[in-house]
Amino acid sequence: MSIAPNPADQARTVLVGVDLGPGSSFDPTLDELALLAESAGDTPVARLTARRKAPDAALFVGSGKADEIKALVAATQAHGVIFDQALSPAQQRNLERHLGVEVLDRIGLILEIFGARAQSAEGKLQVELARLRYLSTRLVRRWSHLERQRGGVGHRGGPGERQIELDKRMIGERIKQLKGRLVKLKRQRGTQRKARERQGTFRVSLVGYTNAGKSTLFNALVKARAYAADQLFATLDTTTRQLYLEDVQTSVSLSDTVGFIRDLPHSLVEAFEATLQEAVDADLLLHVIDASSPVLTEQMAEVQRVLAEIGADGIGQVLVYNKSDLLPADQRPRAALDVLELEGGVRVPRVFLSALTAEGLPALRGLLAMAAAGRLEQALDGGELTPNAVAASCDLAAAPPLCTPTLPDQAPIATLRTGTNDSHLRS
Ligand SMILES: Nc1nc2c(ncn2[C@@H]2O[C@H](COP(=O)(O)OP(=O)(O)OP(=O)(O)O)[C@@H](O)[C@H]2O)c(=O)[nH]1
Ligand SMILES: [Mg+2]
Repeated sequence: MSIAPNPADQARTVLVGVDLGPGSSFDPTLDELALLAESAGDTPVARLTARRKAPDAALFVGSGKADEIKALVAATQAHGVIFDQALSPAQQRNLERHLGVEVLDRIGLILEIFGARAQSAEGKLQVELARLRYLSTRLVRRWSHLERQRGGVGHRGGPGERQIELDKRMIGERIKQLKGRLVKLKRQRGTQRKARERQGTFRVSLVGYTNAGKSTLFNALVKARAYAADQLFATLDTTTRQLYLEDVQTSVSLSDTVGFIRDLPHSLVEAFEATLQEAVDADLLLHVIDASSPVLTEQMAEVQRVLAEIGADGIGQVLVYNKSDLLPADQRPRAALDVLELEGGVRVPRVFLSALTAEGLPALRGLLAMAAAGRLEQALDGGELTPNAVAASCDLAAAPPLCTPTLPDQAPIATLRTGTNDSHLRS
């Protein structure tokens, strides 16, 4: 699936990031913003970073910088400018006036991607709720941003768009309506989940930063064909399949779900409550990490933050270092499995694999079999999975910044055994 199937429709965009000093998140490379823009069907044509102590009330950047952006827009014949930081509605309007092209911020961009990707009825409702929440906190904005249909004349919006002013009360009413419908869907989902619970199925959820490879791993494990692509937020809806584990002759349910990203506003996370419920109700989380990412520590921290926000931080995790095939030979772990020992004696199993080449998958299946049989905790405590003393200052349960996992030099190969104890991993 592609949001902008016709390359001619693709908008040329200038990316702007502003370093607001310590405490604010700033990506000097703007790589993630570029990926987001590409995922929305845009073509980033230039990147520009600036530094300020505080955002300018009117233009976010200084007027000199704004002129610089304007010149860049003209030189690159860009159709729009995307800011990595959140803009106030006034800043956005002023910038649009000053630059003469459409201006979007990171959250607006994420909402566009969500809007284009949502497939299920529930997904669509959640996206609309997220958009309305975003709007209501930003006072009243143009209704066109909600109603916008892609594929019209020009890139975003165009003659087809309706210019209807909505006041906060109307947005509030629509939010109430959407919430009601979501509650109904949630109840249905809850009934399905309860049925699974009654069957005693062990529930495993894939969680992780967007683009970490969750869907690819899901497909590799259950031989499904969930949509996987080099795009951010390729997956928006939850898919659940049964995964049969020969070792223990039992099936576990495996769910693939939406990925996380830094600076996701609370309202957005909340809007996706129904989708994320699958993770909250899981017996075990497979935290999929892009081992090849230069910012994997920050990404892991972000995932832990969102998990805490949705109340899933008490669930046992397996850290799955995916895309191991992309690591240079000298950085590749020598074994597919080891144990990370955290402060306070908590042990977390780690699996190094490649969902693409299937390398390391048997180790993960072995771990899952162990977990489904209720023997994982015991194995961790009993030292059956040989711990590798790394990152002593790492506290998985704490708020970020947390783990600085170093890839082990000599990860011991653990012997995986399976048992029949049925105590669950959840503490
Ligand atoms: N080299 C390599 N690429 C991988 C691996 N696993 C996934 N990828 C690629 O990474 C990209 C993202 O994969 P997805 O499976 O869509 O990632 P995701 O975590 O489901 O992403 P979202 O649904 O967008 O959150 C795709 O281009 C995959 O082909 C791997 O083990 N090795
Ligand atoms: Mg996915």
